[in-house]
Amino acid sequence: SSLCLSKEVMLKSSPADLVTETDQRVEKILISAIRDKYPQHKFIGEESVAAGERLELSDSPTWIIDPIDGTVNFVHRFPFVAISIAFAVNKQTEFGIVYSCVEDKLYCAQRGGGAFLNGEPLHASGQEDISRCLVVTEIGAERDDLALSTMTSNIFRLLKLPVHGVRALGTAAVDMCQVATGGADAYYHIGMHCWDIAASALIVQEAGGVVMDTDGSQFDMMSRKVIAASSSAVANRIAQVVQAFPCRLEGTFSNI
Ligand SMILES: O=P([O-])([O-])O[C@@H]1[C@@H](O)[C@H](O)[C@@H](O)[C@H](O)[C@@H]1O
Ligand SMILES: [Mg+2]
Ligand SMILES: [Mg+2]
Repeated sequence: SSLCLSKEVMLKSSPADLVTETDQRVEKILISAIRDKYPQHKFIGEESVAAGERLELSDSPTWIIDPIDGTVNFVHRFPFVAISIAFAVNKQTEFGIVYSCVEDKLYCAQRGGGAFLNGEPLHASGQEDISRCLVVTEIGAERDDLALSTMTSNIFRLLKLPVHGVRALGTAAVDMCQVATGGADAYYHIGMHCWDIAASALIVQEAGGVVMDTDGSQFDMMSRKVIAASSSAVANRIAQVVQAFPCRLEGTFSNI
């Protein structure tokens, strides 16, 4: 459910977790168009889940959709907003698309087929030295003390390594795509959802990057914790430094 701030902007899980009629309308258009063509497929849409639909990643062909990634940016006209669409079968993403609307940049990847930006091949930087890395993360929508102190101390510890810098665009999907372009060397996030990063995780992997959980285990799009990096060395170094805070786990799994 969401609290109405105005006709256009409503609140979800916190005073910083916004949704607009545009988020909801874009998601309905996307799901309706895809469902017309593939009626047997399943959908995980950010705003459908917010409206009460079960969040269930099964083995069925599933479209994972964030209709506007960066809604706070959208509301403030901060020019980084994206649509993220991933397609998964047997819980494995087969292709992903992130369209950064204001920049008119289309990031895409198909498993085993490489990653592209507006048709040009993408390659991660391959950087292995953490002290030469530009790191991207997100502030997130959490506003409880534990989440905020953990998130800010993670940034503090990284800056003290040191790394060259820390950036946050306000859209997880576009943040993570910067690792695929080589414009950033790592991205990490605690608290994001599967729809934020399912597409961009594949884009990073197909660009030669590494994606894993912040605890160093295998990447799981439902775990709400992720590191995407230029190399295993950088990913593992970040896993040593960042700490997670408790996040309500995503929905349920089933092998339907
Ligand atoms: O809600 P939304 O704009 O689709 O997605 C947003 C993410 O892209 C961002 O990384 C995160 O910091 C925000 O809290 C929010 O989750
Ligand atoms: Mg999002
Ligand atoms: Mg969204």
